[in-house]
Amino acid sequence: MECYYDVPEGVDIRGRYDAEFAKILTKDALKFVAELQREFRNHIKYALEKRREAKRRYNEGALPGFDPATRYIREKEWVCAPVPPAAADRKVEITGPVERKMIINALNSGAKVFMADFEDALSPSWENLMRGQVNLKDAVDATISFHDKVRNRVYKLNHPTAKLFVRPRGWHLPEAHIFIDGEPATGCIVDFGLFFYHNHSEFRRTQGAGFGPFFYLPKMEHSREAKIWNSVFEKAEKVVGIERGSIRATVLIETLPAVFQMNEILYELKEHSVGLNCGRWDYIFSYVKTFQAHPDRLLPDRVQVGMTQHFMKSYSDLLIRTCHRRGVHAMGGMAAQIPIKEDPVANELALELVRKDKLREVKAGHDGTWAAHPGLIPACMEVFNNIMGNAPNQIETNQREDAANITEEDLLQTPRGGRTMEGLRLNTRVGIEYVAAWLSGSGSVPLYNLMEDAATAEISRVQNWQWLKYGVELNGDEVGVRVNREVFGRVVEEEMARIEKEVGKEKLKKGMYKEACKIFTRQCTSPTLDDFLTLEAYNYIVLHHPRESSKL
Ligand SMILES: CC(=O)SCCNC(=O)CCNC(=O)[C@H](O)C(C)(C)COP(=O)(O)OP(=O)(O)OC[C@H]1O[C@@H](n2cnc3c(N)ncnc32)[C@H](O)[C@@H]1OP(=O)(O)O
Ligand SMILES: O=CC(=O)O
Ligand SMILES: [Mg+2]
Repeated sequence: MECYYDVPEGVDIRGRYDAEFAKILTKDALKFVAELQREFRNHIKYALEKRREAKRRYNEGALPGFDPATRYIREKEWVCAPVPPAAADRKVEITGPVERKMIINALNSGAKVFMADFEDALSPSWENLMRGQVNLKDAVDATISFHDKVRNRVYKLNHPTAKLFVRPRGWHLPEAHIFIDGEPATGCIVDFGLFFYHNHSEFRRTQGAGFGPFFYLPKMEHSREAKIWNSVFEKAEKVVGIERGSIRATVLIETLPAVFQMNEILYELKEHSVGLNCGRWDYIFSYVKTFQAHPDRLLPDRVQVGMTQHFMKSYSDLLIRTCHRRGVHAMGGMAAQIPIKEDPVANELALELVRKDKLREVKAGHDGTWAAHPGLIPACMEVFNNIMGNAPNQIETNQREDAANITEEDLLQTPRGGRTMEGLRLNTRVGIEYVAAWLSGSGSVPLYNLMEDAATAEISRVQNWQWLKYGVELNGDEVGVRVNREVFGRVVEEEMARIEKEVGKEKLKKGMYKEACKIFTRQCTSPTLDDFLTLEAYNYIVLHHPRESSKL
């Protein structure tokens, strides 16, 4: 029997019917999402057009910088609404996709917060998104369980659990399985709307002590985008009849233009803010993207662009200064190392790198940090506890007034280091392997003992594009080869052969490697830089039901 979702006027669901999904895609919830979409779609389109306009300016040679028109916001003394007690202590936050077992593991991990991810760590297929919503609802209701039949192991929530924050997708991604008034819905409006609608009441009662739900907001480029989120929150609060300022969000500062807008972003979200976070990986991606037409600002190998580079240190210091001056959390970011099970020596080295990164963060004044894996929580927690003791955060105690005068030049300084053939090879291999995983449904994967997700894959892609575009010389390893299409073509071939050797012929044939190679190679060699890797890749995972042309 064919079953259909019961939809309100103007809403068309093109994703597969599933009785579990129907509990999320209720008529009332869809009406709520459609109302948000209708009220904000033009604001969103305008904000995206402004992004394109800014890109044109940077491509003509302009540099991003502080906006003279909003100097008064930066100079005036004001603070955000007080931090809700339920979110005061965020020393270590675990992140991960909204996958059922991982949600339970993350909530039980001992971290203070779990950032449940519809974004960098998730491949946004209909199945992943809708199952993710089902899983999160069960998590908020505390009824979530998972039976691993192979290992005959049942997963349930312990007590206490980490506090839940949810990260919807960025503004640019459509949701092609839900059409509203004949247009694909905005991905993040769907993610936010469905989660908020079903969980606000239970979350506020059991987790938020009257506040919440809590969110992370990704990839913004300007405070006008934060203003839209603030209006979305106000509207949502009004529709369901909860107090203004209940919803709280941490904005990731992970684009280069946004670092000049940190005060302005907090100002727009003043009543709804609970801080900013250093999204270091997308930030590096954004540096390349913003300077795509500036051959004097080429990056060295990806592995060399760490947090101790002057521009990255300046960004983290200014973020801490800005947040603490405005009374909210300054969250650190993600170290890419993950536990290495089969090699204790390498594992200890990886752990040591994570500890070093966290020590730098807590000493600089960050109030908390991110961990990619439960196995890293004890080490991260120990580092933060050693410096902060019992204090929930450093908002009052580490104001970083010394960082107040960080300049545009500090924030834009080109990172130093060499460019190597090995860098080009690694970008290519990791980029293709990641896209293959993403197309098969996994948005975060372990590759060569590091966490790879959409943000790290973007660095690989745009770095290759930049090196090809400007024909850079790879002289960091004294090979002295100039990157051109021929060299890159050879590298792709050789790296595909290496992938085949590593994963085996069978997996290579069955997996999405060929498609991944096509997408990644096209984007690296395109005359103009694509804004996002996942926008093109998304066309491959859209599955309309009944099946028909799904190309957006
Ligand atoms: C740039 C950014 O945006 S960073 C934020 C986005 N990225 C992320 O969130 C990445 C999150 N991390 C992950 O997805 C994973 O840790 C990976 C893919 C990096 C590594 O995964 P794996 O190699 O499969 O992990 P591994 O096999 O060691 O897992 C061991 C156990 O830990 C669990 N686990 C691993 N990572 C996580 C996590 N982040 N959250 C919850 N549980 C986790 C696994 O489910 C597994 O559980 P089990 O023993 O009960 O079966
Ligand atoms: O989202 C986090 C990042 O580093 O990118
Ligand atoms: Mg990111």
